[in-house]
Parts: sequence; C-alpha cells; structure tokens
Amino acid sequence: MTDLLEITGLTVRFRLRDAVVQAVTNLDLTVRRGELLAVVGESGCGKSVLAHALLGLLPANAGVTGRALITLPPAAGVARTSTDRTFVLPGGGERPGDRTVVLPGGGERPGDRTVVLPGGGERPGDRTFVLPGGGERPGDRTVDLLGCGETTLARQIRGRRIGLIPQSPATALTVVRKGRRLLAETLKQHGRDPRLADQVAAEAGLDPADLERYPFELSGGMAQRLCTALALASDPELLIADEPTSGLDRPLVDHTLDLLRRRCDEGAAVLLITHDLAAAERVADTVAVMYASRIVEHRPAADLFRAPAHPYSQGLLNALPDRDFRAIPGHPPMLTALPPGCAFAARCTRVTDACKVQPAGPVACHHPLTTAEVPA
Ligand SMILES: Nc1ncnc2c1ncn2[C@@H]1O[C@H](COP(=O)(O)OP(=O)(O)OP(=O)(O)O)[C@@H](O)[C@H]1O
Ligand code: NI
Repeated sequence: MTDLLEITGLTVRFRLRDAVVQAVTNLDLTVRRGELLAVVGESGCGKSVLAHALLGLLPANAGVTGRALITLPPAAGVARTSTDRTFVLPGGGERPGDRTVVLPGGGERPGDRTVVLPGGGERPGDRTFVLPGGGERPGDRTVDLLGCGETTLARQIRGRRIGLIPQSPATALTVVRKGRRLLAETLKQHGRDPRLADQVAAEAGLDPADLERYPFELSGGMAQRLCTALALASDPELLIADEPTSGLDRPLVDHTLDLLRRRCDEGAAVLLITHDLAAAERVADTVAVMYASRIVEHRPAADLFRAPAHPYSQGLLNALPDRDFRAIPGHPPMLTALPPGCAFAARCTRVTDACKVQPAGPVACHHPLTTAEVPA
C-alpha cells in the first residue's frame, strides 16, 4: 500500500474571548491507499475537528498549523490513469477457468495487485471496478490540504477527492430538494450517470424508494444513509466517515461497515471516526486512539485490540460490554486547561513523576503495558 495522505504536526486551536481550546495537538498520521484507519476516543477529544481541519471546514476562530499532504493523480475524478483497465471480478471464490493476471496500466508498479479473473462470462455477484496501480505515477501531484487555500479545496478536493459523511447528517442536508434529485445532481457533477442514483442509494443501505422524500422527511438514520450515498457519488480516493453508524440498527451498522471495508479493498482509503470500538475492531486495519487532542496510541488494529499498550486504550477496551464493562473513572481534562505533561495522568493508575513530561511516540506513554500484563 502506498501513502495517500500524510499528516504532520497538525494543530488546531480555537480562540475564545477568554480562553484557547486546544482541540488537536501535534498530530501525525499517515493513511495509505487501501487502508481503513479508525480514529477512536471519548467525546470531545478532537476527532471531528481533525476531519474538519483536513477539509477546510473550520470556523473563523480556528487557527491551524501543520501539513497534510495528499497525493492525487492528475485527472479529475477517481484514482485512475488512462492506462488502467476495468475488470470484472468474480463475486465468489475461485472457479474453474479463473485466470490469474497481474495488473495493467503500463508495467508493474509498486502497489500493483494480482487478481483472479473469472474465466467465463459475467455471473451474478460479479463486480466491475478499476484496479488502481497504487504506486505514484508520472503526473501525480501533491497538495497540502492545510495550505492550498479554499478555492483549491472547494473546486478540487472537498466532495471530489475526499468525501465526508458528516457527524450531523440532518444539519448537512439543509436544501429543499428530494433525495433523488440531490443524488442524481451530485453524480452528474462528478461525470457519472445520474441513473446510478438507485444503485448508489442501495449501496449506502438506503431504500431507493426513500429517495422520493425531502431531507426533512427523513429519519436520522435515513439522513445518515443519504449522506453516505452523497459522499460515495464522487467515488472519492479518501472517505472520511464521522460516526457513520450512529443511530443505525445493527444490520444497517454492519451494512455500512462492510461498505467502508469494501471501498478499501477496492483501493480507496477510509478514515473512520467512531465511538464504536467493536466496529473499529471489525473493519479497521489500523487504529489511532485520541485523548485530549492528541493521538496516544497508533497501531495495527489486531495488535491494539489484542494487547493495548497505552493505559487509556486499555481503559477504553475494558469498558466494552463483552470485556470488563468497567468505565474509566473520572473525566477527560478541559481542552482550555490541559496539563503540561500526559493529559491522562490524573486518571491513570500507572502515573509517576515521569508523566509530568509529555510522552511521545506511537504509544505516547512513559509506562506502557507490556504484552505480559494483558489478560488473556
Ligand atoms: N468552533 C469551536 N469553537 C470552540 N471550540 C470548539 C469548536 N468546535 C469544536 N470545539 C471544541 O473542540 C473540542 C473537540 O471537538 P470535536 O467535535 O472534535 O470532538 P469529538 O472528538 O468529535 O467528539 P464527539 O465524539 O462528541 O463527536 C471540543 O472540546 C469542542 O468543544
Ligand atoms: Ni465528533
């Protein structure tokens, strides 16, 4: 997998009349093509502000520093080049006659994937998509999302290369137009057939019949799925999904998570912001745990869920109903009055004097748990 987005030193401060909110502090993250990165953490730790900073959606009282470099292919639209070819992939397992081929598009490149193609004609369940070569190609350009300016973000990035499923879908859908028209117009805007509206709605878990409703006639969960469909309409390289499953029933939660996973398997990247650790465990490749504006642990999902190293990550996992079901005592500190050292120290059972100094690294803790300390 190659890097799609590289964030370094992202810091966001909100100026209030008599205080400064430290919403995101010195955040480093890399998102690769094909990766599903989950960002988890308690309410108010800075997850949505991170998403909004990347998309230039913060209000005027926000100060943003750092870099967020996204590497994009030259053509408008999705990560495709003129040499990429479209394949139909088999819906099921391997079948007699299936052939193995190496990708297209002018010589092998780093990140090219080998796929098995169906030997016969199209079959039910077969899916068509373009396999991105992955590696950087001539003509790819790098844009700093934090420095490129509103015109570039509005015309080239937001809703095109980066899609957002917003945390408050009802607030996002203020227009008085039926879902079908909204979705069809969005598809058209991105050079896609507006007749795909039903298909994209269904992909997002929305009954196409509900496209006949006005946004204000939709339930919270329906509005959520319409926002998901709208975000998918441009087939973005990066999808930022901010609590995309809140308010959905279990089957729809699973449907949405499967959809996000599939996008990554097809070469796009997803930044999934969620309170739902079980969801992150199910679909994420990597997890970044945020606490009081900082990432405190960033590791492969399998490692983190098996053996969390930061005491805060362990606390979050212990709070799960199928684990200890025990919440971490206390509350996160106010972001207007953060301590100079580790912000978790006041709630941590492992605290020592060393914690008065800010810890750094992929596990930002002076006393991380060792694998031996994690109960089997
Ligand atoms: N415009 C603003 N002015 C001042 N403070 C703000 C502003 N927007 C957000 N904040 C503060 O920034 C902090 C991070 O907010 P954010 O919305 O990112 O939290 P979150 O992790 O997404 O929480 P939740 O899980 O509840 O959605 C919060 O303390 C919030 O009050
Ligand atoms: Ni949020």
